[in-house]
Amino acid sequence: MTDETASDDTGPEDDTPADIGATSAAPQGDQPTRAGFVALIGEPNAGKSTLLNQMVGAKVSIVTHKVQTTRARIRGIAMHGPAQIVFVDTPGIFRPRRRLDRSMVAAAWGGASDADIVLVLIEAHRGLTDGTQAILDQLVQLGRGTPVALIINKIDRVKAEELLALSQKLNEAYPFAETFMISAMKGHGCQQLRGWLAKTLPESPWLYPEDQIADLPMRMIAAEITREKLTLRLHEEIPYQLTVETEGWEEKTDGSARIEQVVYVARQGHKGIVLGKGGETIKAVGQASRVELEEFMGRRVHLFLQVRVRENWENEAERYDEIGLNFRDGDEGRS
Ligand SMILES: Nc1nc2c(ncn2[C@@H]2O[C@H](COP(=O)(O)OP(=O)(O)OP(=O)(O)O)[C@@H](O)[C@H]2O)c(=O)[nH]1
Repeated sequence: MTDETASDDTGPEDDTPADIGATSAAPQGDQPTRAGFVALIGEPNAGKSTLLNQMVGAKVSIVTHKVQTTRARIRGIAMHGPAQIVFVDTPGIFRPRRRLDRSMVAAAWGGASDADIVLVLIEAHRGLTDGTQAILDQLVQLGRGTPVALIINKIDRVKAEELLALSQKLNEAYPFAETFMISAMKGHGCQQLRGWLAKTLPESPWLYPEDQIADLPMRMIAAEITREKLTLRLHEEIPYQLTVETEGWEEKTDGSARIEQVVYVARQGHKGIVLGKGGETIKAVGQASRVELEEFMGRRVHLFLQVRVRENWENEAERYDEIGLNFRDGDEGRS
């Protein structure tokens, strides 16, 4: 598949939020409903997206073993008895260098400062790193009395006896309201966390219909799924230097969807790498993405990918809108 494959079709784009596959529980008895936002913050690779998907029970945020996979704030919605918990997955917090990095880190802090509860994720086997310490220092400045809980993730990677000392050390570094030891991947400890969140959120009417699981438009989720497949397949720096946009979305009369996406790369040389020999890389990416899209949407998908070189895409405001970031947040001196 080459860059000539996409047509100029500009069919109606699907802006409806993802609303399939949710499991929900109606309010019981005369308990008041509760609802609110729970921000997941932490260093890149801490497992924020994995936890979000585990809590929602569906894959709404992409996960890879590479750092800085999540770019924008992604909301996933979980019901627990009378509580509606809206998780906000944020980009990992690290020292930003590029405009895109600065916008990502600003989105993460924006997510934390708007939240009713903040969860700080750390990796059990890495302990209290400089990066986590910097996050805790900044949280102190955030103040506001928002409950902040510590989530020690990836407990499957360490011995149980190491956890107590780690928990103590972290609680000395910051006055956490609560500490949870979990494995987001395996689900250990997640039920207790869900229960605590449900009772700690403020009394409030639900913020979304009870069967909705994410509030990203389908066309953005579709672009993220393709970006995940590219990230998994490409090596080194290239995944950080590309972006994916859904340009065309057409509902076919047979119930299938025709989706056209553009992969923007920063260099001519990257285009060849993304296409692969005889187009085999982009073809494999397209196939993997289509299979996942079909599973997510529960219907047939025809996916067309095109690769475009846009040297300066990281400095184009329009590209930021498409991935849900604020371009101005990337201005020098703003993060
Ligand atoms: N062993 C183990 N691995 C985990 C666990 N949770 C997440 N991971 C892995 O850690 C890696 C990073 O997970 P993500 O959920 O993408 O991390 P993130 O914090 O969203 O990363 P960024 O998008 O870079 O901010 C992936 O390879 C996950 O499979 C866990 O509980 N145990």
